[in-house]
Amino acid sequence: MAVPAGAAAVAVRGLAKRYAEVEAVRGVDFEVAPGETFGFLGPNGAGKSTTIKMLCTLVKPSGGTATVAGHDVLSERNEVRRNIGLVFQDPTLDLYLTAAQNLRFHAELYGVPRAVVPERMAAVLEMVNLADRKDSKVMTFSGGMRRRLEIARGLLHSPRVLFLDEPTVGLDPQTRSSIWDYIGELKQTEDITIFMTTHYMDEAEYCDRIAIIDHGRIVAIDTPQALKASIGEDRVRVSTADDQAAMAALKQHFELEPRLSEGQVMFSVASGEQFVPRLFAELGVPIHSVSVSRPSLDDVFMAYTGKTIRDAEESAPAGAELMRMMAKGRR
Ligand SMILES: Nc1ncnc2c1ncn2[C@@H]1O[C@H](COP(=O)(O)OP(=O)(O)OP(=O)(O)O)[C@@H](O)[C@H]1O
Repeated sequence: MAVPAGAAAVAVRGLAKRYAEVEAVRGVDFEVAPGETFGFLGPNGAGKSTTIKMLCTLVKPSGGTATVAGHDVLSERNEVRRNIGLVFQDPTLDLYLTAAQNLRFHAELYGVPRAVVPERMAAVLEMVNLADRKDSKVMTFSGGMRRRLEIARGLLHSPRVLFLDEPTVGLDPQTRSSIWDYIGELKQTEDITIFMTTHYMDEAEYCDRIAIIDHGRIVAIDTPQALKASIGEDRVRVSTADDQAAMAALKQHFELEPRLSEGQVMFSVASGEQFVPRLFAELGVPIHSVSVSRPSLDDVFMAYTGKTIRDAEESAPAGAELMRMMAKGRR
């Protein structure tokens, strides 16, 4: 989406971050328009949290520039901080305080004028459906309630841009979908830009635009619909009695490019349904099951990175994961 210069809610040029020998973010460029919900989609360790932390002024970039709500993340840190709300993966609520006390504390920190605090608190608690629990200690809340309270707190000071780092990670599917309902309602009631990270494909579908990030680089950026349309062909997944023989036959006989993923043979082909009868007749290997699907965001990820997001996460080196966890613990 083309955004006039200076009008973007977030504008990033060549942004990079190196931690000793790890190049976490390798020069990314993108803009987010005011009012847009923009998502960073990528496996663990791709550089999503590092990017969000640079935009929130919590980590200093090693290269490039970024502005948030028109302010530079390096030279105007305080202005950036005043204009953003944060909801991170790791909870930062005080469990020994009530919901209302947590919010009041946040309002003080952000200098929300005292006169508007009660009204604003009531509005955000209402929005996340916690008004009747405002005087309960947070330690009595479920995981989903805590996350909703974090979202309420992130919104309390009316930020222009709300950053959500994996807002639903670790939550059950029902709570995940209700968090998305809240985010949807929020877009109706508040004039706000949302920048979020996720490694859930289904959540990326809620975004107006997504950037697919892999090994610190943006490999594709567009609307979910356009990304799916860009790869065109249908996806076929086959379980066979002998996957290696099936792979060889698909390559030699059908001139396709199959790969093994999640215990199945996968390949792309135009008009998948019409291809299936030919597959049964000519593969020469017993087939247990076949499924044909239109491209999903999973397939988009596969097309741009050569692997599924789950495979990418499974192959993440244990050392890097440990460092990431330690880094998060220090936050
Ligand atoms: N403080 C740090 N010190 C050293 N390396 C780090 C630090 N923070 C992140 N990294 C490394 O940078 C890379 C990107 O990590 P980052 O947390 O940004 O990924 P991510 O895409 O957000 O993953 P996740 O979904 O798990 O949060 C990883 O290899 C990670 O180990």
